[in-house]
Amino acid sequence: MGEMTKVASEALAALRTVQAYNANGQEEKKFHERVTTVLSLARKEAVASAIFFGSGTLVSNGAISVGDLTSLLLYTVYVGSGLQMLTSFFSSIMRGVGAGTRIFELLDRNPAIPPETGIPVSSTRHGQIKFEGIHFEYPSRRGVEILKDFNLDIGVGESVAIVGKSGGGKSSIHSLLLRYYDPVKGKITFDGQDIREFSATSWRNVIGIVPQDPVLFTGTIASNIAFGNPNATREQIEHAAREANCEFVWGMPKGFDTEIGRQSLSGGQRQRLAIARALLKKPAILALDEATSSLDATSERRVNDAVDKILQSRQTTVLIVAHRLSTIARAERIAVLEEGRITETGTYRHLVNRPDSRFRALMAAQLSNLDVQDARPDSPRVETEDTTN
Ligand SMILES: Nc1ncnc2c1ncn2[C@@H]1O[C@H](COP(=O)(O)OP(=O)(O)OP(=O)(O)O)[C@@H](O)[C@H]1O
Repeated sequence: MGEMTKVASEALAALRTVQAYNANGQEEKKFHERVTTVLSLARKEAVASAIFFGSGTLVSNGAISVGDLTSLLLYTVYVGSGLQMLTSFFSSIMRGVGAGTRIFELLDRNPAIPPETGIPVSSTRHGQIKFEGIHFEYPSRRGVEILKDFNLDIGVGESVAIVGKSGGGKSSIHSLLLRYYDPVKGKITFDGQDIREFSATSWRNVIGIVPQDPVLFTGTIASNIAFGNPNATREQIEHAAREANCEFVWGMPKGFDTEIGRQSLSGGQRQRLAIARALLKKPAILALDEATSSLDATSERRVNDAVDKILQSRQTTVLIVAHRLSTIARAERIAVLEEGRITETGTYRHLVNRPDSRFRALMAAQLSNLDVQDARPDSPRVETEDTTN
């Protein structure tokens, strides 16, 4: 029961990751296996109790004797405890029915964005991404506009870092790109086509995500990297891990077969594992949400180097939600998000050297520790900067 609940709660808690990797089938299979185990155990228990309590009838024939009387008394106790079990069994059923009702309600809900409706898009297709006049508010918070006339173009293989105040709507841009939500007004196009025309499942296959706080599932490191990609070979998994600077895996006693839980790696290691997971998909687009919590300097450098490799290859279009100057400086272009729209774009050098830039105002805390003239993407002093928000 514990195992079964664990699988269910992990999959539900990490629903976005499961959706992004189109791994619903994989999780259903895991859950089904656990349910089958519980069912077969319960059946064994029922058969064992039936034999135990039912065998008494075989010896209860003949005249009444002291022995029979003892038996009768014993049976009375058995029947009594049997009835008692029945009542607890009944209350278990009622508890199950109550919990089941809520689960069935959840299962009966129709997704606002049907996963399979629309035309399939090839996961190898490349193209420009365009956010055009996007207005967005969350369905649960109508009337609060998060994005107001948001426009942004990202070229094939380009890397853009979105910077802005905490709560300004940066992660919401990723949510829209992944079609967890649709904009209220405006559209997002990929290669000239509105992404709403694509089936959400095939569209999400085009995108690799590295969320702010990556989710791990109980299982081996290899199975975590291969999440949503169950047919990946060990060689492909190791290649992705190498690309993502996951060298720590080789240092573990059981390497890729090491069993891990949800929180058993450090923040930086989790991020790199999530990068490996995303890279294994060989996505045309990478949506990277940088962790707000600070990593230790070494870990941060390893994460940044992994990101760098992806940016340098220019094979992947990268949209980074960035907080750290060290990451921001690596992107080809920076877009400043304020009041729900882009107020400024440019290269790091361009924005940092303009004394009145919005970027400078926004990053003042981090920039004050830096000699602006020395602010090169590869400057070691940039590497160890902290977060602003
Ligand atoms: N699922 C949701 N439902 C309702 N409101 C939400 C939801 N997710 C985020 N918000 C709200 O939308 C606003 C923008 O959030 P978002 O996470 O996009 O900001 P952010 O710029 O990425 O912040 P941070 O830098 O702290 O990660 C916030 O006010 C937040 O409270």
